[in-house]
Amino acid sequence: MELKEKVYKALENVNDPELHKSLVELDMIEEVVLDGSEVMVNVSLTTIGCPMKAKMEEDIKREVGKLDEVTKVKVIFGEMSKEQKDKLIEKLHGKQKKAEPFKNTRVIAIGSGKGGVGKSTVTANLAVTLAEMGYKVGLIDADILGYSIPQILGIKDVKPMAIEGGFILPIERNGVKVMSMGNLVEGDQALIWRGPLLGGVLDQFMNDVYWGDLDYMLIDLPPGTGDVPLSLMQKLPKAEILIVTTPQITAANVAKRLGLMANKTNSKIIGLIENMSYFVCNNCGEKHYIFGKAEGEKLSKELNTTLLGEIPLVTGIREDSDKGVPSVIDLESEVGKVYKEIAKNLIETK
Ligand SMILES: Nc1ncnc2c1ncn2[C@@H]1O[C@H](COP(=O)(O)OP(=O)(O)OP(=O)(O)O)[C@@H](O)[C@H]1O
Repeated sequence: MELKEKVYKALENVNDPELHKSLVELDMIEEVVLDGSEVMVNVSLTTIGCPMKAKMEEDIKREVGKLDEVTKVKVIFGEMSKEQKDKLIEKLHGKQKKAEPFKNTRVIAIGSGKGGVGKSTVTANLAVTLAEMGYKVGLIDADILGYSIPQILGIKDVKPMAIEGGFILPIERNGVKVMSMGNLVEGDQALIWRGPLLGGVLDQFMNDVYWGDLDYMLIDLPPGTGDVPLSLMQKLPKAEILIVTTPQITAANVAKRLGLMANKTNSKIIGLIENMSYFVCNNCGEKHYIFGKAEGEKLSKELNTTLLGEIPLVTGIREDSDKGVPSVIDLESEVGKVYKEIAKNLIETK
């Protein structure tokens, strides 16, 4: 094999750190120039300001440097032309993507009968749990006006990478690919958009974001069962509904409203998670069912669905969210074990 060919072979081992595909596959190697045993690799980036340049350079030098014939590796960066970017976008997006987003992905829309039950906290932690269990997971914060996912996952100040005229790369955190309106607006701007615009944002999140292949896409729906969550659900024809509730919410109330929403959108309610189910006393270690016991069980029967688990009321969960650290980083912790059980039950609902 000629040296140039060997260099290309070595470059197949270097991935774009954000697109997770090799630079060769992505046609990002503009050229390889040999000068005796010295190699110069010219890489075309999607944007010249790419923050991952240093990592790419290091990886290229390491992989090409492994070749016996090579004594020196030089890396230079340029920017892709508009045509090259278009080609890349098509390669990544695939032509079918727009017609059917999330073709091989289980889409789970997480809703609640009313606000403040911990839906976003549960969604974020469940996503991280699934990722830790080895699944490829995406998370769309469809609570566009009241986003809280960026805070819970500690990515409030992170902006997703946008490729000019093309698509957006989701933010990755704890193995989960995330898109939230909170990462697109400046600071804590209040949003006053109405229906059609909100729908447009969700369309973009689904169609213009490069999600790659995912096993699970969790969608954090806006609270309640009003028009906004309803119209979002209508855009996700293959989504299954997962309900987060707390014991004090009257079963009849939630059942009626969520049942109606599922009917209107022809979606299946795959399960229910009861949050803040009980409080474990620091002194006696006993479980106290402050808001009533077995309410989740009752509600799941009424909705003809499965109770996937009960999450305790733990001060640490709130503190973790305030700090922006998912509580399930350690799946062997008390909270981690509860989520792992819920994730296993969820997987089995298929
Ligand atoms: N199991 C729990 N133990 C203790 N605190 C919790 C628990 N679950 C959620 N919380 C806290 O409850 C508050 C509300 O949670 P969260 O924002 O996730 O609710 P939500 O249902 O998504 O709210 P909204 O629907 O209004 O967006 C947060 O402060 C969160 O940290």
